[in-house]
Amino acid sequence: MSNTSSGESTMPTASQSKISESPLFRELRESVAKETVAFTFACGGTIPIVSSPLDTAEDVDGDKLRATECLPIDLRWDPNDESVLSSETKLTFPLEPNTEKNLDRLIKDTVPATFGLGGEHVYDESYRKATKLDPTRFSSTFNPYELGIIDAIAQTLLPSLRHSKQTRSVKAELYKLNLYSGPSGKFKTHVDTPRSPAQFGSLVVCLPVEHRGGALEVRHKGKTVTFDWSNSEGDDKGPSIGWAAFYSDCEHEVLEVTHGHRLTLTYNLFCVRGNGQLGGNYPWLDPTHLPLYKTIRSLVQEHDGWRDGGYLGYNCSHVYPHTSKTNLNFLAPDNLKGADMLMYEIFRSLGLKVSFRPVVTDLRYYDPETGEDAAPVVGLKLEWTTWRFPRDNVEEEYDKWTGKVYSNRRRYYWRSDSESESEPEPTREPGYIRFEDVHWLNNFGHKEPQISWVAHGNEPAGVTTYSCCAIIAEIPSRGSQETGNKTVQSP
Ligand SMILES: O=C(O)CCC(=O)C(=O)O
Ligand SMILES: [Fe+2]
Repeated sequence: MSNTSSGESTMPTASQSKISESPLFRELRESVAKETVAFTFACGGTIPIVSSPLDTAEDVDGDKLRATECLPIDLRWDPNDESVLSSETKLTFPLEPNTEKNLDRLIKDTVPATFGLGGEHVYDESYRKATKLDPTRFSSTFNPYELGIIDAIAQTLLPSLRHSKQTRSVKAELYKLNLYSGPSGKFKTHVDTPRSPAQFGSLVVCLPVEHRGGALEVRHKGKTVTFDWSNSEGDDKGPSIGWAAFYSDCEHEVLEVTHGHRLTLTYNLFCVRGNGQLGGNYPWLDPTHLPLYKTIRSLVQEHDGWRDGGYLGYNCSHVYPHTSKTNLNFLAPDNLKGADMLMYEIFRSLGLKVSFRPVVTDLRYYDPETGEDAAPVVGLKLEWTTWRFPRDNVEEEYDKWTGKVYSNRRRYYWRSDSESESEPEPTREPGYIRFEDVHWLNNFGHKEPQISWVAHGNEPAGVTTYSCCAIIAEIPSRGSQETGNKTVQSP
């Protein structure tokens, strides 16, 4: 295999290239494409509001099961005019008769809702027509934890991974009260700005105020889920709250509100470390029942092309701050979402060693080993890095970044045809992976800034190279599978 530190041949063997041509591998690529689209990226529901708790069903031990209904919700806020009585800055949902005056006051007390554009807060009604209150100006008795909403989100969007050391759970932080009013309240297609690298999603809760239109559409990889909490004519469903949660990188849109007022509370959702396995009831993602698991298992365990081992590579279908250098950096695998966590779990369930790697698909750089522009390339570490020319020896930095180390590297700023001496054999960091040795299960998608090249000189210049985040599984060679002897270490 290609990742010893002795500098032996790294060319894929004939048997390895057979893998990519096999019908099983093709089937797997098709399944991965389907799975990345089909996997849940949003969830939601409605919860009826009742005036007093209904008889809650009991389980066999006489314990009350979780409430599936919500008691009336109080909302209070700070008025613009401090002389207003507190009885006038309060609403109870479902709205009681004769509270139109208070609703009107709430509408007047909200302020125009901006949105982020190029690092600035912009107000533009053709893009977002809404008003808002910051959480310092209002409070409500609504609690998404009590109603099981946060558990449902954790189970659906962020189940704990069997192969992660710790369980993960969801923290919801109240973010805004928003009001979209007819006839033209809306928020055109956008993605929310994560407040920290630990933020994985958003939760929207719609309070029961009469309105038409205003459906929330959430999209991922060409698929759309619609949450419509409007009231249609003659609707006698009774008051309820509607909720929807979705991953931060999903595009979403609030369609035009044609009548009435669409009043929502929004929450930022963060991934936090859990307290461990709670009574064995913690929601686990079990990938072994899925067809994709079986196909990968067959390919890994039955295909004879792995005699010398090799790699399977999967490009994350969601966006992560994978090159972030902050303390709260990308905590892979803790932050994995949707199909990405599924792929990670499948690889780990098969006992494969897994690493998270940056893949730069367009690094224009001469590689003396192959005599080619070395693109694309798999990096050793995810963190964003800066190379300063001429202070840093960029060739050396490049070698370190790829995990290929030349003991006696000749400097190549430009390749000239007259340069014929051969480069010394490189040694390799443990975990060095050549792009060509990976059997890629899907195409490359979102990219994050990975390497900044800063040149000082007569003409100062800066260039940024971008990387995708790949999950790479190492298939050990047949010999080492039998002896359990792993030759490669992932960082
Ligand atoms: O109110 C909604 O349904 C979504 C609002 C939204 O997208 C946002 O506040 O960023
Ligand atoms: Fe949003």
